[in-house]
Amino acid sequence: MKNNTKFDVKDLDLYYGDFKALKAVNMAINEKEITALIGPSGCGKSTFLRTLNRMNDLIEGVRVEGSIRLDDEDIYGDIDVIKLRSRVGMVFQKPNPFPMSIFDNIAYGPRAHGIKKKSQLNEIVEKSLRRAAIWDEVKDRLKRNALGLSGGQQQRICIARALAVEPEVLLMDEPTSALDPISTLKIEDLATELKKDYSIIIVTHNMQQAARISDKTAFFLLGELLEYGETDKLFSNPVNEKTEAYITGRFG
Ligand SMILES: Nc1ncnc2c1ncn2[C@@H]1O[C@H](COP(=O)(O)OP(=O)(O)OP(=O)(O)O)[C@@H](O)[C@H]1O
Repeated sequence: MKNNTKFDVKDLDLYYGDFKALKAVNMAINEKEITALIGPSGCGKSTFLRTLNRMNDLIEGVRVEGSIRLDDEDIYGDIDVIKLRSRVGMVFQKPNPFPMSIFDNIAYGPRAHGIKKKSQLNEIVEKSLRRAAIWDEVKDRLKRNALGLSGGQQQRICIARALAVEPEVLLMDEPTSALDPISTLKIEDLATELKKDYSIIIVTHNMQQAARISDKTAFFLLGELLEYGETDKLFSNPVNEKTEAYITGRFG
Protein backbone atom coordinates (compact mmCIF):
# COMPACT_ATOMS: atom_id res chain seq x y z
CA MET A 1 0.00 0.00 0.00
CA LYS A 2 1.41 3.40 -0.99
CA ASN A 3 1.79 5.68 2.00
CA ASN A 4 -0.74 8.24 0.73
CA THR A 5 -3.40 5.56 0.20
CA LYS A 6 -6.39 6.09 2.50
CA PHE A 7 -8.60 3.25 1.28
CA ASP A 8 -7.30 0.16 -0.43
CA VAL A 9 -10.19 -1.72 -2.03
CA LYS A 10 -9.44 -5.28 -3.20
CA ASP A 11 -11.71 -7.54 -5.25
CA LEU A 12 -14.83 -6.04 -3.76
CA ASP A 13 -18.14 -7.72 -4.61
CA LEU A 14 -21.43 -6.64 -3.10
CA TYR A 15 -24.71 -8.53 -3.35
CA TYR A 16 -28.23 -7.36 -2.56
CA GLY A 17 -29.71 -10.84 -2.07
CA ASP A 18 -28.99 -12.55 -5.41
CA PHE A 19 -28.25 -9.35 -7.26
CA LYS A 20 -24.58 -8.52 -7.68
CA ALA A 21 -24.34 -4.74 -7.49
CA LEU A 22 -20.53 -4.40 -7.32
CA LYS A 23 -18.20 -6.64 -9.29
CA ALA A 24 -14.53 -7.12 -8.47
CA VAL A 25 -13.80 -3.49 -7.69
CA ASN A 26 -10.13 -2.71 -7.11
CA MET A 27 -9.25 0.83 -6.20
CA ALA A 28 -6.71 2.74 -4.13
CA ILE A 29 -8.12 6.04 -2.91
CA ASN A 30 -5.62 8.70 -1.87
CA GLU A 31 -5.77 10.78 1.27
CA LYS A 32 -6.24 14.55 1.08
CA GLU A 33 -7.58 14.40 -2.42
CA ILE A 34 -11.05 14.60 -3.89
CA THR A 35 -12.11 11.41 -5.62
CA ALA A 36 -15.22 11.65 -7.80
CA LEU A 37 -17.45 8.66 -8.55
CA ILE A 38 -19.36 9.04 -11.81
CA GLY A 39 -21.51 6.82 -14.01
CA PRO A 40 -25.11 6.34 -15.13
CA SER A 41 -27.96 5.84 -12.71
CA GLY A 42 -27.94 2.44 -11.02
CA CYS A 43 -24.29 1.62 -11.79
CA GLY A 44 -23.38 1.24 -8.11
CA LYS A 45 -21.84 4.59 -7.13
CA SER A 46 -23.87 5.05 -3.94
CA THR A 47 -23.54 1.38 -3.08
CA PHE A 48 -19.77 1.66 -3.39
CA LEU A 49 -19.65 4.87 -1.36
CA ARG A 50 -21.62 3.19 1.44
CA THR A 51 -19.19 0.27 1.59
CA LEU A 52 -16.51 2.71 2.78
CA ASN A 53 -18.15 3.26 6.16
CA ARG A 54 -20.25 0.11 6.19
CA MET A 55 -23.53 1.95 5.83
CA ASN A 56 -24.72 -1.00 3.71
CA ASP A 57 -24.66 -3.10 6.88
CA LEU A 58 -27.95 -1.40 7.72
CA ILE A 59 -29.63 -2.84 4.61
CA GLU A 60 -31.06 -6.34 4.93
CA GLY A 61 -29.69 -9.04 2.65
CA VAL A 62 -26.43 -7.29 1.80
CA ARG A 63 -23.33 -9.45 1.45
CA VAL A 64 -19.82 -8.13 0.88
CA GLU A 65 -16.80 -10.10 -0.37
CA GLY A 66 -13.24 -8.91 -0.82
CA SER A 67 -11.56 -6.38 1.43
CA ILE A 68 -11.32 -2.69 2.15
CA ARG A 69 -8.44 -1.37 4.21
CA LEU A 70 -8.65 2.06 5.81
CA ASP A 71 -5.06 2.99 6.52
CA ASP A 72 -3.90 -0.42 7.68
CA GLU A 73 -7.10 -1.82 9.08
CA ASP A 74 -9.54 -4.16 7.34
CA ILE A 75 -12.88 -2.40 7.88
CA TYR A 76 -14.76 -5.64 7.24
CA GLY A 77 -12.73 -7.38 9.93
CA ASP A 78 -13.36 -7.28 13.64
CA ILE A 79 -13.64 -3.53 14.14
CA ASP A 80 -15.81 -1.05 16.01
CA VAL A 81 -18.29 0.12 13.34
CA ILE A 82 -19.37 3.17 15.38
CA LYS A 83 -15.75 4.28 15.52
CA LEU A 84 -15.37 3.63 11.80
CA ARG A 85 -18.35 5.89 11.07
CA SER A 86 -16.88 8.68 13.17
CA ARG A 87 -13.64 8.39 11.17
CA VAL A 88 -15.56 8.24 7.91
CA GLY A 89 -18.38 10.80 7.94
CA MET A 90 -21.16 11.13 5.42
CA VAL A 91 -23.18 13.89 3.80
CA PHE A 92 -26.30 13.01 1.82
CA GLN A 93 -28.04 14.29 -1.27
CA LYS A 94 -30.88 15.98 0.55
CA PRO A 95 -29.74 18.20 3.42
CA ASN A 96 -31.00 16.43 6.54
CA PRO A 97 -30.38 18.57 9.62
CA PHE A 98 -32.04 17.23 12.75
CA PRO A 99 -35.17 19.18 13.80
CA MET A 100 -33.34 21.01 16.57
CA SER A 101 -31.22 24.12 16.99
CA ILE A 102 -28.15 24.80 14.88
CA PHE A 103 -26.01 24.45 18.01
CA ASP A 104 -27.56 21.11 18.98
CA ASN A 105 -27.13 19.75 15.47
CA ILE A 106 -23.39 20.31 15.60
CA ALA A 107 -23.04 19.27 19.25
CA TYR A 108 -25.02 16.07 18.65
CA GLY A 109 -22.09 13.83 17.69
CA PRO A 110 -19.64 15.15 20.29
CA ARG A 111 -22.33 14.76 22.99
CA ALA A 112 -22.98 11.19 21.85
CA HIS A 113 -19.25 10.62 22.32
CA GLY A 114 -19.53 11.83 25.91
CA ILE A 115 -18.47 15.47 25.70
CA LYS A 116 -20.60 17.45 28.15
CA LYS A 117 -18.63 20.54 29.10
CA LYS A 118 -20.34 23.64 27.70
CA SER A 119 -17.08 25.47 26.97
CA GLN A 120 -15.72 22.51 25.05
CA LEU A 121 -18.96 22.12 23.08
CA ASN A 122 -18.96 25.85 22.30
CA GLU A 123 -15.47 25.51 20.93
CA ILE A 124 -16.29 22.48 18.79
CA VAL A 125 -19.46 24.09 17.42
CA GLU A 126 -17.65 27.28 16.42
CA LYS A 127 -14.70 25.44 14.90
CA SER A 128 -16.95 23.08 12.90
CA LEU A 129 -19.17 25.88 11.61
CA ARG A 130 -16.11 27.89 10.61
CA ARG A 131 -14.61 24.93 8.78
CA ALA A 132 -17.90 24.44 6.94
CA ALA A 133 -17.84 28.12 5.90
CA ILE A 134 -21.14 28.97 7.56
CA TRP A 135 -20.12 30.50 10.92
CA ASP A 136 -20.61 34.12 9.83
CA GLU A 137 -24.10 33.38 8.53
CA VAL A 138 -25.35 31.66 11.70
CA LYS A 139 -23.26 32.85 14.64
CA ASP A 140 -26.04 35.17 15.86
CA ARG A 141 -28.76 32.53 15.69
CA LEU A 142 -27.26 29.32 17.00
CA LYS A 143 -30.37 28.66 19.08
CA ARG A 144 -32.70 28.79 16.07
CA ASN A 145 -34.00 25.66 14.43
CA ALA A 146 -31.69 24.47 11.64
CA LEU A 147 -34.71 23.67 9.49
CA GLY A 148 -35.31 27.42 9.10
CA LEU A 149 -32.15 27.80 7.00
CA SER A 150 -31.96 27.68 3.19
CA GLY A 151 -31.13 24.37 1.49
CA GLY A 152 -27.54 25.44 0.80
CA GLN A 153 -27.06 26.57 4.39
CA GLN A 154 -28.61 23.33 5.68
CA GLN A 155 -26.13 21.35 3.60
CA ARG A 156 -23.21 23.27 5.13
CA ILE A 157 -24.73 22.61 8.59
CA CYS A 158 -24.70 18.91 7.71
CA ILE A 159 -21.05 19.17 6.68
CA ALA A 160 -20.28 20.98 9.96
CA ARG A 161 -22.13 18.25 11.85
CA ALA A 162 -20.02 15.60 10.11
CA LEU A 163 -16.81 17.55 10.88
CA ALA A 164 -17.68 17.97 14.58
CA VAL A 165 -16.58 14.42 15.41
CA GLU A 166 -13.16 14.95 13.76
CA PRO A 167 -13.43 12.51 10.87
CA GLU A 168 -10.58 11.73 8.50
CA VAL A 169 -12.77 11.07 5.48
CA LEU A 170 -15.92 12.72 4.17
CA LEU A 171 -18.23 10.74 1.90
CA MET A 172 -20.57 12.94 -0.10
CA ASP A 173 -23.48 11.42 -2.02
CA GLU A 174 -24.57 13.96 -4.63
CA PRO A 175 -24.33 16.75 -2.05
CA THR A 176 -25.34 19.53 -4.44
CA SER A 177 -28.02 17.92 -6.57
CA ALA A 178 -30.80 19.54 -4.52
CA LEU A 179 -29.12 22.97 -4.47
CA ASP A 180 -29.16 26.10 -6.62
CA PRO A 181 -26.03 27.03 -8.65
CA ILE A 182 -24.68 29.53 -6.10
CA SER A 183 -25.04 27.15 -3.16
CA THR A 184 -23.48 24.46 -5.35
CA LEU A 185 -20.40 26.59 -5.97
CA LYS A 186 -20.11 27.28 -2.24
CA ILE A 187 -20.09 23.56 -1.48
CA GLU A 188 -17.56 22.95 -4.26
CA ASP A 189 -15.27 25.69 -2.90
CA LEU A 190 -15.70 24.24 0.56
CA ALA A 191 -14.78 20.73 -0.61
CA THR A 192 -11.66 22.11 -2.29
CA GLU A 193 -10.71 23.86 0.96
CA LEU A 194 -11.46 20.80 3.12
CA LYS A 195 -9.30 18.44 1.09
CA LYS A 196 -6.24 20.03 2.70
CA ASP A 197 -7.22 18.21 5.89
CA TYR A 198 -9.61 15.45 4.83
CA SER A 199 -9.96 12.78 2.17
CA ILE A 200 -13.16 13.41 0.20
CA ILE A 201 -15.08 10.97 -1.94
CA ILE A 202 -18.00 12.42 -3.84
CA VAL A 203 -20.70 10.86 -5.99
CA THR A 204 -21.85 13.24 -8.67
CA HIS A 205 -24.02 13.24 -11.79
CA ASN A 206 -22.55 16.55 -12.73
CA MET A 207 -19.59 15.98 -15.01
CA GLN A 208 -18.48 19.61 -14.82
CA GLN A 209 -18.45 19.29 -11.06
CA ALA A 210 -16.24 16.20 -11.17
CA ALA A 211 -13.90 17.95 -13.64
CA ARG A 212 -13.83 21.15 -11.57
CA ILE A 213 -13.07 19.79 -8.14
CA SER A 214 -11.73 16.25 -8.20
CA ASP A 215 -8.17 14.98 -8.41
CA LYS A 216 -9.15 11.45 -9.41
CA THR A 217 -12.28 10.19 -11.11
CA ALA A 218 -13.75 6.70 -11.11
CA PHE A 219 -16.22 5.73 -13.83
CA PHE A 220 -18.61 2.95 -12.86
CA LEU A 221 -20.82 0.99 -15.24
CA LEU A 222 -23.16 -1.85 -14.27
CA GLY A 223 -21.35 -2.48 -11.00
CA GLU A 224 -17.85 -2.48 -12.50
CA LEU A 225 -15.14 0.10 -12.12
CA LEU A 226 -14.48 0.66 -15.80
CA GLU A 227 -11.90 3.41 -15.63
CA TYR A 228 -10.09 5.18 -12.81
CA GLY A 229 -7.37 7.77 -12.90
CA GLU A 230 -6.34 11.42 -12.88
CA THR A 231 -9.41 13.57 -13.53
CA ASP A 232 -7.72 15.72 -16.19
CA LYS A 233 -6.60 12.67 -18.08
CA LEU A 234 -9.90 10.80 -17.76
CA PHE A 235 -11.86 13.75 -19.11
CA SER A 236 -9.44 14.75 -21.86
CA ASN A 237 -8.18 11.40 -22.98
CA PRO A 238 -10.20 8.46 -21.61
CA VAL A 239 -8.87 4.98 -22.32
CA ASN A 240 -12.20 3.17 -22.48
CA GLU A 241 -14.61 4.03 -25.28
CA LYS A 242 -17.56 3.67 -22.90
CA THR A 243 -16.01 6.28 -20.59
CA GLU A 244 -15.70 8.58 -23.57
CA ALA A 245 -19.30 7.95 -24.61
CA TYR A 246 -20.50 8.72 -21.09
CA ILE A 247 -18.50 11.89 -20.50
CA THR A 248 -19.48 13.28 -23.88
CA GLY A 249 -23.12 12.71 -23.04
CA ARG A 250 -23.80 9.91 -25.50
CA PHE A 251 -25.44 7.74 -22.84
CA GLY A 252 -26.54 7.75 -19.25
N1 LIG B 1 -31.35 -1.62 -0.95
C1 LIG B 1 -31.26 -2.20 -2.15
N2 LIG B 1 -31.80 -3.40 -2.39
C2 LIG B 1 -31.69 -4.01 -3.60
N3 LIG B 1 -31.06 -3.46 -4.65
C3 LIG B 1 -30.51 -2.25 -4.48
C4 LIG B 1 -30.58 -1.55 -3.24
N4 LIG B 1 -29.93 -0.37 -3.38
C5 LIG B 1 -29.49 -0.34 -4.65
N5 LIG B 1 -29.83 -1.47 -5.32
C6 LIG B 1 -29.50 -1.79 -6.72
O1 LIG B 1 -28.10 -1.78 -6.88
C7 LIG B 1 -27.73 -1.14 -8.11
C8 LIG B 1 -26.81 0.03 -7.81
O2 LIG B 1 -27.55 1.05 -7.13
P1 LIG B 1 -26.89 2.38 -6.60
O3 LIG B 1 -27.94 3.17 -5.91
O4 LIG B 1 -25.64 2.08 -5.90
O5 LIG B 1 -26.52 3.10 -8.00
P2 LIG B 1 -26.09 4.58 -8.29
O6 LIG B 1 -25.05 4.50 -9.35
O7 LIG B 1 -25.74 5.28 -7.04
O8 LIG B 1 -27.43 5.20 -8.89
P3 LIG B 1 -27.98 6.70 -8.85
O9 LIG B 1 -27.03 7.49 -9.67
O10 LIG B 1 -29.32 6.58 -9.52
O11 LIG B 1 -28.07 7.13 -7.43
C9 LIG B 1 -29.03 -0.76 -8.79
O12 LIG B 1 -29.36 -1.77 -9.71
C10 LIG B 1 -30.02 -0.71 -7.66
O13 LIG B 1 -31.32 -1.01 -8.12
